[in-house]
Amino acid sequence: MTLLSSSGVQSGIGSLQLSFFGAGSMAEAIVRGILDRGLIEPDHISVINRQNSARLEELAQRYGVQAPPDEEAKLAMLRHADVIFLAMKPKDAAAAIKQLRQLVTADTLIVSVIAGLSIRTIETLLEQPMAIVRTMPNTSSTIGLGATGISFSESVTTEQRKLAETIFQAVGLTSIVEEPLLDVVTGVSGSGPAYVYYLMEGMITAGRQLGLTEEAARELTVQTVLGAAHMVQATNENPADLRRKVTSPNGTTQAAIETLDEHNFSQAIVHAIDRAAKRAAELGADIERNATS
Ligand SMILES: NC(=O)C1=CN([C@@H]2O[C@H](COP(=O)(O)OP(=O)(O)OC[C@H]3O[C@@H](n4cnc5c(N)ncnc54)[C@H](OP(=O)(O)O)[C@@H]3O)[C@@H](O)[C@H]2O)C=CC1
Ligand SMILES: O=C(O)[C@@H]1CCC=N1
Repeated sequence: MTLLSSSGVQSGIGSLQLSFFGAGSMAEAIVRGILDRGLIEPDHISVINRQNSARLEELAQRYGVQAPPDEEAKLAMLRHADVIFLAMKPKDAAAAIKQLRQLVTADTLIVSVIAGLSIRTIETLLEQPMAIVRTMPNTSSTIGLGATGISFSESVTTEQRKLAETIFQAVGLTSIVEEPLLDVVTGVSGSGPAYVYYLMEGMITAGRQLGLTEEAARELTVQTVLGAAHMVQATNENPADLRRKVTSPNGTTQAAIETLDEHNFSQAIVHAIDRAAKRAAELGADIERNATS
C-alpha cells in the first residue's frame, strides 16, 4: 500500500469515493496520474463500462482499482460515489447520463471530460441542476504533464472547485475558462498531443527515408520535441523568436521553413484547431438534440 501524499491528505480527497463512468483511455490517464501522485488509494476508485468487463479486469489488475462484478455492484458504486467522472464517448453520453438520474444526490459532484457536452445538457439529461465540473483534459495526464481546461456550473461550491482543481493539478496544468471556450481548449490542448505526434511521425519517416535507422530517427525526434517545449517554458520566449534563433540566413532551417510555408503549414494548424473546436460544438449539439428529443 502506498502512503497518501501530503496533498491527498490536506485536500481531503483521500477519504472520497471516485467513480469513472466510462473506463477508456482518458479515464485511465487520470486514474494513473492521480494514483502515481498518491492523491488517493486505489480502493477509493471504481471503474465502470457499458459491457467491456475484460477492460475493467485489466484496470483492476494494473492499478488495484475496484471493478464491479455485476450490474447491482455497478449501480451501488455509482450511488456511493462522491465524484462521478463522465468519460464515455460523446455518442454514448446521453444514454449513460440518463442512467444516473436516480443514483446521484445533491452532494454528488459530476466531472465531465466529454468533448462538446455542455453543463446545460448534462443537467437536462439528469433532470436536475447539479454541481457539475466540465473539463477538457488530455492524455498527457498519464504522466503528470496534462493540460486541462475547467469550467463550473453555478452550484459548484468553493470546496468542490478546489477538489476538482486539486485532482487535475495533480496530473498537470489547469486553466479555468468560460464554458464556451472549452471547445477552443479542445482544439488546442485536448486534441493537441495528436498534432505533435503527427509532426513526430513525419520527422521520423523523413529521417528513415533519408538513411537514418528507425532508432536514431526516433531518438533524435523525441529529444528535439522535448528540448523545444522545454526551451519555450524555460526561457519564456515566444516560439517565433526561438524559431528565428535557429534560422540562419540562407541556411538549412530557412530552406525547410520556406518549404513548410509553400504547403501553408501555419494556416493548416490554425484551420485544424478551428475545425476541432467546431467539431466539439457539433458533438455537443448532437447530444443536446438527443437529450431534448
Ligand atoms: N482520448 C483523449 O485524448 C481525450 C478524450 N476526451 C473525452 O473523453 C471521453 C472518452 O474518450 P476515450 O477515453 O478516448 O474513449 P474510449 O473509447 O477509450 O473509452 C470510452 C469508454 O466508455 C465506456 N462506455 C460507453 N458507453 C457507456 C455507458 N453507457 N456506460 C458506461 N460506460 C460506457 C466504454 O465501454 P464499453 O467498451 O463497454 O462500451 C469505453 O470503455 C470522450 O468523450 C472524449 O471526448 C477528452 C480529452 C482527451
Ligand atoms: O478526438 C476526440 O474527440 C477527443 C477529444 C479531445 C481528444 N480526443
